[in-house]
Amino acid sequence: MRSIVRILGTARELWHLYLGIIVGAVAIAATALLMPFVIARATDVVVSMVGGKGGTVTTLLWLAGGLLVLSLANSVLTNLTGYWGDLMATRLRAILSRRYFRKLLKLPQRYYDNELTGTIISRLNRSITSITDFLQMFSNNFFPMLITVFAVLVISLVYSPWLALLLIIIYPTFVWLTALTSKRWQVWEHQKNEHYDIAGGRFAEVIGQMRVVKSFVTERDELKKFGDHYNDAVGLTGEQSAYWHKMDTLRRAVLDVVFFVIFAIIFVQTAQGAFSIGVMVMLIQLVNMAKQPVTGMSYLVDTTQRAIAGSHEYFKVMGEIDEPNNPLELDESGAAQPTVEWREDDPVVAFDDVSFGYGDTTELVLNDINLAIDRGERVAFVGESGGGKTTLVNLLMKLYPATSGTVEVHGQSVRDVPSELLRREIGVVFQDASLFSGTIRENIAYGIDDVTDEQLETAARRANAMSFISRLKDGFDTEIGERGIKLSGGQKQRLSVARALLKDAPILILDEATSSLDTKSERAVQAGLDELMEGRTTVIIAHRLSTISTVDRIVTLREGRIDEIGTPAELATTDGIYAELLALQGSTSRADKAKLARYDIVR
Ligand SMILES: Nc1ncnc2c1ncn2[C@@H]1O[C@H](COP(=O)(O)OP(=O)(O)OP(=O)(O)O)[C@@H](O)[C@H]1O
Repeated sequence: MRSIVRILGTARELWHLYLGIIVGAVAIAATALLMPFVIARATDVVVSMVGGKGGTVTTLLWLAGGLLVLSLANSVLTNLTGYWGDLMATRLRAILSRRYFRKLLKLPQRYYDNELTGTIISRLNRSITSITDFLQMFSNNFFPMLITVFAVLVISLVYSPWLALLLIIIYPTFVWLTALTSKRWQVWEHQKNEHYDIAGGRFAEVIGQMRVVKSFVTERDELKKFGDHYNDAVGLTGEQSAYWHKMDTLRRAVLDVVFFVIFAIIFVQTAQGAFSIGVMVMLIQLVNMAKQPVTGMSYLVDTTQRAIAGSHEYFKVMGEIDEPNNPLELDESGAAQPTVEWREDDPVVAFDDVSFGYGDTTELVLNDINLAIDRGERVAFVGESGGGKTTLVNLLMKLYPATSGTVEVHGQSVRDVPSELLRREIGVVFQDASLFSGTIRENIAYGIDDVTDEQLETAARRANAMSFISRLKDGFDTEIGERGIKLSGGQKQRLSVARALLKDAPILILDEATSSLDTKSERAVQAGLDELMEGRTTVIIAHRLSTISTVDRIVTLREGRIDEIGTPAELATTDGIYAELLALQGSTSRADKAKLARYDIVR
């Protein structure tokens, strides 16, 4: 429950809504509680008139009119408070969702290695929906009811201490009994959520890679696995619900016995002359009003438990450690925009005794890497698949911190440079193009404000993309679908080259697209890349011998260590990896082709 209070506390800007809801709930309770008093009075007048002891029809009509006014006021207040409740829930949803997204944007890359996209999304939806559902329900229904219960207790204390005592005992006992049941309930709920998360994670992956699913004809398998998780959740719900309802039946039976005693007291005391008929009618109504929340308690507890579980999940993500110096964190802290003094005379990129492993306990992927890259140099990393080429680039972009040693850019350790400034210096063309849904314009101008049509066209032309963009009916405003699915591999690559051109960063990282491109597309992309590399320091994760042969230096990696560094001409004669690859390039033997494939090299 503390976590829900914590959530309310974190959304302090909604205080006027909280206040409105509290005042509204008190007013709703007051109008509802006044009604039994009016009915009691009317009953006494009717009894008196029937017994010939006075009273008038006018009085009764006035009392009926009073009931009408109270009822109308109650309706208006209920709806007004309900409106505030809805507003509060949606605004809270907006606040929490934005914060969650903001947090995800601040988390280090490492966090995403262990999470599935779909799982993150399903957790976001579940945790925030459960919290806002609870608060909406709480403010719209139970908050007014809880106030009513409290008032009923006070009123019944005035009329009969025994009654009040019984009512006072009921609530904590009922809540305690419910809480006892809830522990086991939570365990089941947690297990169910795990199934939903796994299914949700897989769901998003499958939808995102539908072509793979179709080509391997795994629709049945995927559907079965997905269905199995939901079936398991149904099975768990069966046990969970059966247990819950069994216990609820027992709780309610206890409750019924207590209410039997309460009603018996009211009836007998009235018969003994302690109360008038009117007061008896009033007490019966008040007790019924007090009974309502108890019978609705299982729904309240159910929603509350979900909200508690949801808020735990929420705060678990919120408690993760941020990427240091993330741009959003810097904005939040109100710190001055960071600056850095690049040392122009130092190598553009330097790895100084760098070793790295992805986990604290896992094997090192890179060992003792020493390498300096000068301004304007083109350096190709070559090595076996899984040899650590991408990892080197990850360290350069500070997506992961080096386990030991220093990675430097323009003479500054990346550890000390705010990631925003570092990454502004680096343009990346990813192997898989990595575009977003939206238009071609939005994709080329991604991350850059106020791009003119002229700049856009220049970038597209230099990336060799203008030829196909100009043929499209909507040109730059063509929608390219999720991750650019409506474009060919070569077209996507050229857009990603144009995007990097527009970013105009001095350091370029090129993860070459390989066999996904046909010769014609490859040539078109290569022309764009050549344009992009012009005048920039370029690190290439090389997959083509043609590229490797034109760079200034080749760095070969073997088992996480640098094997050789040299110009293509030097390494062609050293019997190292590059020489081996050169020797293999003309071969048609299957074994040689397999060797090339091991290095992810196409000719
Ligand atoms: N996020 C990660 N978490 C854990 N291990 C990882 C992660 N990324 C890569 N690895 C491991 O690190 C090693 C090096 O991977 P890396 O991606 O750097 O290789 P690569 O040389 O770029 O390979 P390829 O040419 O096939 O892309 C591999 O053994 C891989 O399994």
